Amino acid sequence: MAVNPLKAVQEQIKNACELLNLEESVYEILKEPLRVMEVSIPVQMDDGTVKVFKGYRSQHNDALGPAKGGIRFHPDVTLDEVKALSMWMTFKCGVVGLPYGGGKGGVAVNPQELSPTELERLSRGYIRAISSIIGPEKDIPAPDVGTNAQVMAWMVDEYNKIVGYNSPAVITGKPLIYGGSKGRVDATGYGVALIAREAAKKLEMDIKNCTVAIQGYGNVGSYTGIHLQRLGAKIVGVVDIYGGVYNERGIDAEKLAEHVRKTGSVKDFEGTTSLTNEELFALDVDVLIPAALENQITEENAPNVKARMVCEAANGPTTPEADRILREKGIFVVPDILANSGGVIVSYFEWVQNLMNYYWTEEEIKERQEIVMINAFNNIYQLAQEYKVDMRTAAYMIAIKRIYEAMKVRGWI
Ligand SMILES: NC(=O)C1=CN([C@@H]2O[C@H](COP(=O)(O)OP(=O)(O)OC[C@H]3O[C@@H](n4cnc5c(N)ncnc54)[C@H](OP(=O)(O)O)[C@@H]3O)[C@@H](O)[C@H]2O)C=CC1
Ligand SMILES: O=C(O)CCC(=O)C(=O)O
Repeated sequence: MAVNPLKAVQEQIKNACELLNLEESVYEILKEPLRVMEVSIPVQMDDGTVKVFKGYRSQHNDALGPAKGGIRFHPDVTLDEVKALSMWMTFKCGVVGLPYGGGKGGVAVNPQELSPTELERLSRGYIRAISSIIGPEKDIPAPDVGTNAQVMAWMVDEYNKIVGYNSPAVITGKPLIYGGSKGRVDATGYGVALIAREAAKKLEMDIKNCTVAIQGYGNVGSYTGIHLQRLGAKIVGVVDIYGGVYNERGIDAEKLAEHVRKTGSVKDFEGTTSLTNEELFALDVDVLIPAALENQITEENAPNVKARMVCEAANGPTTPEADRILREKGIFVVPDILANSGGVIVSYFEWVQNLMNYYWTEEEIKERQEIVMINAFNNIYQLAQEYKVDMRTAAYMIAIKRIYEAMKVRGWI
């Protein structure tokens, strides 16, 4: 049965609040977003008819700074999902030490069914609908599943028309020519690869000798594969919604990304045999990377996982029950709020560059991203050892402590 992601994140917050011995009011504040907006977006379709799409923006908590988080275009988007995703953003920004709170947005739509002009009208309509609650000092959206740099460019352009001036820092993940940052497009996958490398060291493995399976080969999955391959790891299995591919001798991650660009799926990539989702999770690999959606590792398939490490590139890919099963099996789980934080870290760099109107090189971005992520990994690992808890609990403890201290000095509690 599908787990409501909102319930899953509430359980994670409660657990960390109890371990930190925080007063009940902290959980009461953190268990729901401070603000949510639900909008209806009428869009003129190419055939002249009008369709109305449901959209949301959730701002979970802004104690540490303006809300920050992506916009998802996917048919299964719901208010509870967007709320949960905004909550994970708060803890992600908190655990890596960014001066942001958490936000997230979404529209219930399958973008693949829209023409480019319909997609543009929907993107602009969504921004018009939520324009009063976003802004460089309020809430800064970015890409997530089903959106990309082009969609961000339309959205910024629409926002600029509304406010009447150029405001690139309102949204990150933009194309380079329009105020984007070097290194943002592959930032999330690059970060997942760095964290998998660090975690491998703790398990006394060398990433160079590791085999890897990846679920999802969109932005995050593909760049994770490409960067892990550059670190010397061997990608042996990959699946997306249309099918999967396997080769025990290794799959070229760059060529596979090219194949996906051309055909829309990993399916039928040369030199591979086919693989199902369930087979992927049960592969005898060193590293398993869920890089698709929530609720993918469940109590049904967790008992079959043979990987030594699960590095969560997607948000919320492991249900709480599956998490317990993986723990009992001694599998090292690197939580989403650390593993996929590279995206928001480089988004933060993009925002800083937009505000000062001065741009860094790709080397500077990658170097700074690595410092932030390795530092966060080490802090979490150390706390996990100290409290004898898993990495997820330690990550929440660090994030919640920071947010708690900010709420305290601001007089909220
Ligand atoms: N983009 C970013 O910077 C960040 C993204 N994330 C998270 O990473 C995850 C992936 O996002 P992103 O790569 O941007 O999204 P994309 O839309 O680029 O890619 C999603 C991928 O997942 C696949 N997929 C979707 N559902 C399933 C399924 N049930 N089984 C197998 N594969 C599936 C899709 O297949 P297909 O293409 O065939 O539909 C696609 O390959 C999400 O959880 C997102 O929230 C986290 C941090 C930052
Ligand atoms: O880049 C960002 O601001 C947010 C990315 C995002 O949505 C996420 O980390 O889940």
